[in-house]
Amino acid sequence: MHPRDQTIFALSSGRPPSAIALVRVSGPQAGLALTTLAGKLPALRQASRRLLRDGAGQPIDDAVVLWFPGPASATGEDVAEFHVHGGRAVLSALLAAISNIPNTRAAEPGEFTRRAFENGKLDLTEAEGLDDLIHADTDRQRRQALRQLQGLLGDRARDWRERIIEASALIEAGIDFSDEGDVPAELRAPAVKAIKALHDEIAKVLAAQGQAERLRDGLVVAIAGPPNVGKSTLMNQLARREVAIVSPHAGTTRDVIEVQLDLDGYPVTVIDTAGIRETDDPVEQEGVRRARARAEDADVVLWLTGPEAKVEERATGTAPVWMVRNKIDLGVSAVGVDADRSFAISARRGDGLPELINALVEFAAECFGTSEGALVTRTRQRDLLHRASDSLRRSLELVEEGEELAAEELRAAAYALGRLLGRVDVEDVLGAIFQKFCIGK
Ligand SMILES: Nc1nc2c(ncn2[C@@H]2O[C@H](COP(=O)(O)OP(=O)(O)OP(=O)(O)O)[C@@H](O)[C@H]2O)c(=O)[nH]1
Ligand SMILES: [K+]
Ligand SMILES: [Mg+2]
Repeated sequence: MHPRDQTIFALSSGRPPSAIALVRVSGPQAGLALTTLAGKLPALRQASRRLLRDGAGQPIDDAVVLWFPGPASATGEDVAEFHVHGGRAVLSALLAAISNIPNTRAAEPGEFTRRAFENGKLDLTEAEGLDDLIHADTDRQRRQALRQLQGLLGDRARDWRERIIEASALIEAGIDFSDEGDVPAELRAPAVKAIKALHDEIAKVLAAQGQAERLRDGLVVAIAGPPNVGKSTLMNQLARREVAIVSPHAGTTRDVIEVQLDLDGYPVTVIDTAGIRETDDPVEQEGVRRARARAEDADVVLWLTGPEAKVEERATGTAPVWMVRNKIDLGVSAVGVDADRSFAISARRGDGLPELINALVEFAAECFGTSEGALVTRTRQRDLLHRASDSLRRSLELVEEGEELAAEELRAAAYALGRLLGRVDVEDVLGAIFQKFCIGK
């Protein structure tokens, strides 16, 4: 039997133990799973309370079960849901009882969603939105993922694809006429107009994209500087917990330490690094190498110094560098913002931290922009839209030279959008996308 025809099951809720756990079963044997364990099928799409029993008639748990026959189900197949108490022993007894039913097996990661996709329940952009929604950590990420899941990009792409096919029909009609030596401009003109409009619409969506992709990935803030200036102390303050070891000994931090923060809805990764200095200790040298590498990749570097520092050595790389003088509690320096993107703080006492955090929130807002309107959230989506838009532009250039060439480019544009939606030639992307999903999704 093909794996696709097997019935799959998985724990779809979080890790046990939990108050309630949800086990889903999808495929032709889902109904049999219900009748075997719960006695008989419950009413359609209605929660019913049942005592579940294994094959030997031994009780498993007092459960709530649901029955969604396909195609009106999440996957498009027959689906059974078992809501049980989320204990490890309950779950292993339940999963064992389901796996004893012939032609059932544990689901692969993302396999429920993949079946939903294959049954036309969602397109690939929506599946990507679903994955993002499950992994969203902040409110802004959640809202963006939800828009993707609701098919905002998918709907646009479907509309574009249909209009490209219409325009290409006009052009192809021109090809047939041209055999008779008479290329009707009245066919070509509306096609050219339609292609121009399509090209402009896609360009507009692409222009708003970069920020949404970043919102998905988050902003990286690197804390760097010489040893012992208080980098780890600042890290702990921003994280509001003791993530990094602080000590008066220079060279305390060796590895790069990361924390994920939610700064006013923006996802931010703060990294604490080894103090940068010349050293003979090979372990510390490696720490310094990693510190420099991470600072170069960051979106912004907080270059920490002692209270009396001169602005001399600092991180290299393309990221903006903010100068942060620390330990002002030791000196007479004023608190707060010195000059533009230059701060004076006491990481130990907390002076000047609100100003620094506000500046980071503003910076994040600038980086992410108003990504509320952005539809493109992944490189895959952006690349395919670029391909479609390039082909449209080339078809406009070629239409005067010959309809065949223009029609070929239109086909390429429609093909790129088909890939975006997951309608054509997608085995390679499908594997890559769905295997990143959680099991049970
Ligand atoms: N007075 C004062 N001391 C501070 C402040 N911030 C950090 N310190 C102290 O400075 C010392 C070094 O702090 P760390 O946070 O370990 O410094 P670091 O830059 O991470 O050091 P390395 O990881 O070794 O490079 C510790 O004794 C801290 O308590 C501050 O704002 N004021
Ligand atoms: K230290
Ligand atoms: Mg440190």
